[in-house]
Amino acid sequence: MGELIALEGLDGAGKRTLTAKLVVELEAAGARVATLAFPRYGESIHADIAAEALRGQHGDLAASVHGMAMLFALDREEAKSHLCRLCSDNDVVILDRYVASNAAYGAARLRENSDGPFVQWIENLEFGRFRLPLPARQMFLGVPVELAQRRAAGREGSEPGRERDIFERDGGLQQRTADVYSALAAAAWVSPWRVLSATDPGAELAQWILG
Ligand SMILES: Cc1cn([C@H]2C[C@H](O)[C@@H](COP(=O)(O)OP(=O)(O)O)O2)c(=O)[nH]c1=O
Repeated sequence: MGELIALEGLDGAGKRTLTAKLVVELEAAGARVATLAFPRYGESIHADIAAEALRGQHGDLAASVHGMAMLFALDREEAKSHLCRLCSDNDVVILDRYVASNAAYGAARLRENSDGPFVQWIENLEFGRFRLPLPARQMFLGVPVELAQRRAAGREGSEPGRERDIFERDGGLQQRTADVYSALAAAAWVSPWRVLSATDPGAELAQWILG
């Protein structure tokens, strides 16, 4: 049975690039690898509504921290059987964002800490009520907030139809989200974490994942 490995980080941190690098390293080490990114835009009505809300549609929906988190959580709940199938067909499943994204962004929006009521609510909702599989390990790709923000802004110009959403435009929110992620990692929230920088050697990371 394969293990779920969650890769977390700010918008523009470089999660997609690192995921691609890890797939190469893990396959070179002989592992069968699958990847899945959340939100599942174009595949989940909940993810699509969340994206529309982040770009100003659906009235005041985006202002509701719990409402937005519920949409992201329902996207994962819908993906549960697909996730379980990926786990049974592979040795490793790398997730580009998972439950900790909801915990970190929501707590940051509410100006709560990693041990506050919002993070507890997410844990109870997603791992308790929805019975989502626990990640075996979690990674936080911790790049400087200004760098991640510059990258996210650059994408807006280079990828057609890709405007920054309200989370990405809010530098204060990105900084607080990074702080919550660091605290979740330090507390080994749900499972062991590793804090990464973009320059970490992929091969060593692949060994940690397989270890
Ligand atoms: C998956 C997920 C994302 N988010 C946030 C992080 C991002 O700021 C935003 C959109 O996700 P993101 O992965 O950044 O998608 P995009 O390709 O549009 O940049 O939603 C949550 O708050 N909770 C979640 O569970």
